[in-house]
Amino acid sequence: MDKLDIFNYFPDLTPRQKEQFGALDALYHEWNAKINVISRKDIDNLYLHHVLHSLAIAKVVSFRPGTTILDIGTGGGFPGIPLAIMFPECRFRLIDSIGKKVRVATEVAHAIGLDNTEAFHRRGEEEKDKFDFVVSRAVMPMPDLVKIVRKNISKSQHNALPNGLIVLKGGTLEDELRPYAKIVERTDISSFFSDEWFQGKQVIYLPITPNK
Ligand SMILES: C[S@@+](CC[C@H](N)C(=O)[O-])C[C@H]1O[C@@H](n2cnc3c(N)ncnc32)[C@H](O)[C@@H]1O
Repeated sequence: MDKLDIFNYFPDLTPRQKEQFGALDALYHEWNAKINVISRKDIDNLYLHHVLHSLAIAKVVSFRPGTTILDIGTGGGFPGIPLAIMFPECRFRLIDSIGKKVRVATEVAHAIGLDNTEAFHRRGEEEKDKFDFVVSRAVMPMPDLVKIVRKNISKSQHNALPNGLIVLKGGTLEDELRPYAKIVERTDISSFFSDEWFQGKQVIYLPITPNK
């Protein structure tokens, strides 16, 4: 797959967004050769396994302008960077506990002129600010994530979807989602992206009641 499939799945992209998505290939190849954020075997699947996978969140929620989003454990910028391109009027903070990975996210965001994105070397446990949503991919089991992010969910609501956590996950999730069985919403990514790689992968949304 190449970037053109992304343009087909999201037909309303502006020329600037297309240019930004298009630039990711060379930038991630360049930075991944210096600092490994994507397995070397997988870097040629950048658009399918990393960019489009991140954008599954954009098929589940269309963040209103002004929405603030924290990406915990962003690594080299997933899902934060593709989402920041997709929602230029929202503000994104990308954090990771490994500084050199944050450097890749920072450099890529800078190179494509993403002015709605900041990236910090920081553990989720240390993040003090509040956001409308927290997003994450491949970082930790849901109960651990919920414990860490409850302090970061803002009370004020800007979207039809109540503030909360939106996570990309695959595999058997019954055990880790059992505590939230009554409120969790699970969407099969294969219901909107046809590639076989998305079979069994889901977008998990959990509304979170903020700390008092
Ligand atoms: C498997 S990588 C996934 C990176 C990225 N989300 C992606 O999907 O490509 C997991 C990342 O989570 C980060 N991480 C793990 N625990 C963390 C924590 N408590 N706070 C911030 N980052 C954390 C790790 O440093 C690592 O970069």
